[in-house]
Amino acid sequence: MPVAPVTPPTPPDPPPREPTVSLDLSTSPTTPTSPTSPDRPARNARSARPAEGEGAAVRELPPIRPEDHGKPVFGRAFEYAKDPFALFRHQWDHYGPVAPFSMLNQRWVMLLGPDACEEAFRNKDKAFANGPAWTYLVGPFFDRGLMLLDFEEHHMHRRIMQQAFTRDRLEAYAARMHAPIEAGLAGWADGGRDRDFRAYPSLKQLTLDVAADIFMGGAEDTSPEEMAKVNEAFIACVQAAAAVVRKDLPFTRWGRGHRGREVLEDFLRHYLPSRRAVRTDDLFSQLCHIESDEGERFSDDDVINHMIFLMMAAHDTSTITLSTMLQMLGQHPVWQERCREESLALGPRPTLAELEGLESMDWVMKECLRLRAPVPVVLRQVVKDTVVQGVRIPEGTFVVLAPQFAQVMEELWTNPLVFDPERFSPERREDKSHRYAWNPFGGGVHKCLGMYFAGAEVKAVLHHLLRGWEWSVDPGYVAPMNNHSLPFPKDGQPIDLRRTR
Ligand code: HEM
Repeated sequence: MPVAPVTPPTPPDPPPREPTVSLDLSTSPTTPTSPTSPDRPARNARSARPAEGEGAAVRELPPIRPEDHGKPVFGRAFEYAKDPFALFRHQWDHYGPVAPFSMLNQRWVMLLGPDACEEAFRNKDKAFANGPAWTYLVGPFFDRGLMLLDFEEHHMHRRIMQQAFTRDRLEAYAARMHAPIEAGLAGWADGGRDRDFRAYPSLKQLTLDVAADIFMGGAEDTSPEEMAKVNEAFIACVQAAAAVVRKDLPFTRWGRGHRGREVLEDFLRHYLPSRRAVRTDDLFSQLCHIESDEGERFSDDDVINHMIFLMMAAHDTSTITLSTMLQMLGQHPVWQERCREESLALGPRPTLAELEGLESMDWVMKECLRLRAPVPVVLRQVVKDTVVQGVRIPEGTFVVLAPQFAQVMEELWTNPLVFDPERFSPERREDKSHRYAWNPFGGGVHKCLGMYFAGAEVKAVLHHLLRGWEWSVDPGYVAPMNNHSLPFPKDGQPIDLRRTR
């Protein structure tokens, strides 16, 4: 695999490039059969930066330019929320791959481009920690979830948890998904056609129903009203991440997050004895029974903490992936038909291997994850002085890695803002231009453990939809995104949905 550093602009202060990148996903003239351009511009020009060990001088972080301080207290937070792509581009153009900025009264560093992200994800000198950084953002509501653990402790918990995501386990989860998906989709456009169907909230409900079954194994002692309260509690924990007032006070998001966490803990603790007693196919029961090759197992508290984190990690990410795919397939009917033909060639309840064999759907999913990464940035804190791309980052610095930016860099992709799933075909494999050109699931020791689970769920939902429905989206539609935490379409993403069976 060719892995070449991408040439960053020479900091400080080259003139900004115009126009600034902003993701307009409506501009998509390609068709699935568009040939690979023979005269595609050369990418991956070698960096002028001397490689490590070749006597490269270590530089200090550049100062933040006076015009880049943003709003008092909030710093650049609003700019990120308004248009993350524009902020990434601005930072890259003005500072290069290691770009300082201020946010929420803190000085942060943004790592941009595949080489800087690679260094931090690989974390060779163990200078980057997850726990303090993610806790700073999402608060104590996902405390001791796998992503918030570090180093030896993380390694031990991951060793155990990966036993819940083996191939056998994934096959069992995939087989179990079809029934809740069919039940959840049953009411979609039940009058035959819904011209203003809001895809995003409907998908969110659907993925929650699937999770209640696959993750929880059902909730046999909980009434629908109580279940609604559990859902509210879960949402309160997720939304607390975007809180401005970070104190446990009544009527604040933060306060609701604390109350939500208590409800979730009580709910899960109630079911713990029954899930410990019998080993079943759901994730909850699996976490109660699995052990690592060394015989390590999760305590009761571990199971509760991991369940709360896993529900959060799985839910919004899969929902936004699906909603982007519905938008793109609605705007590109040729691709929708191509995916449908492949799905119709399979039975109604395909196995994991059959779902993975849906080639067009696989490329579409990858392309949607590229254009709209459900986790556009990941956070770290530097726990000892380190050097990235020749720039020293002092201990204590909060760092934002922006994999989303590499996924739309002109240096790595042909027409990066155009929907073109065939870029993932074996003949083109543009994602191989750099090991960190495409990494919506992160990298290094914290790489997403639910990656294949997510692939199975997303493809299973799409498979059922393609076999029983058709939909279209105005080709000029641009989703108005809310970027305060994970991105989602503020308008619920309207589609014109028709039943075909
Ligand atoms: C399209 C869907 C998904 C995307 C884009 C996604 C993305 C990510 C990313 C970027 C990370 C790394 C965070 C970091 O480095 O700090 C991560 C971690 C993680 N994800 Fe996912 N995720 C998805 C679905 C899921 C699902 C369905 C599950 C569980 C069933 C899951 C479980 C996890 C876990 C446990 C971690 C922490 C891994 C560790 O720290 O060792 N994810 N995910």
